[in-house]
Amino acid sequence: MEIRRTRLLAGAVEAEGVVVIIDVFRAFSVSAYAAALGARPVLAVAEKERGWALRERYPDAVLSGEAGAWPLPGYDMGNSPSELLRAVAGGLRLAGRPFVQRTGAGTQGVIFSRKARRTYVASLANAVATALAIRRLEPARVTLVAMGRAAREPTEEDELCAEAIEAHLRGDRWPAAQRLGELWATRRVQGLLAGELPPFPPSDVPLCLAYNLFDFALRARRVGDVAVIRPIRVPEARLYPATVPDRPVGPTGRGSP
Ligand SMILES: O=C(O)[C@H](CS(=O)(=O)O)OP(=O)(O)O
Repeated sequence: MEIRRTRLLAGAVEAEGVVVIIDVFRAFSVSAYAAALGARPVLAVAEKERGWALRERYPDAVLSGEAGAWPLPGYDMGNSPSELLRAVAGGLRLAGRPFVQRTGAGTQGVIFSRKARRTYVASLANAVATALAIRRLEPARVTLVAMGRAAREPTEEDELCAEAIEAHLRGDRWPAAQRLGELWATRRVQGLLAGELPPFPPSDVPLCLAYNLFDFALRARRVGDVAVIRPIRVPEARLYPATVPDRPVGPTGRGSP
């Protein structure tokens, strides 16, 4: 199996073979939580207007998305797993409802990776399941695309997720706790925990950095300008450790010591 690592929008456009589009903060973490909560299908679009049109067609659709990290007008929520979980705790029912996503990085990658033979979307929450699902296929070529910030600037978390998936594709041991601890200490993650990007609540950080939380891969099939994303169960993922950040977000938004 040949494994290539690329990044950003150009990397998605050129990606070939089995392609994994990676966005940890926050698009495909949100997809994974939505799928785990029963949303069917998850639909990814590149333009906010396409989301509005999907709601016309599917009035029970739930719309989640951002531009420049800010929630989109006319959408039900931002691109935020904590906002999603809060809404569900408050009575929002997701089971059997389409969940439409539009973001500046992840959903762009899945829509524009048109050379892909087969596409998955991934975050740390389902990195192990994604790798194990692909290993079953014994593909000749896999391309891992780290979408980064706004699909224009590489980010540590997406590169780390690609590293984890590559290790599991090769059958190597991946030191999850150590590598996630190093990620937690980066300027990027500490800045997000400190609330430096206002539309990005610090409570999203631990939800996005929970590793191997879900035992399903998310396969995406493009139908015109919409990607239809559905979970594929990979029970073997449960054989690998799950790692949840052990430094909870405190009242100041900073991780406690
Ligand atoms: O809003 C998001 O989830 C991210 C925030 S950041 O730009 O990565 O800091 O936006 P994205 O669409 O992943 O660029």
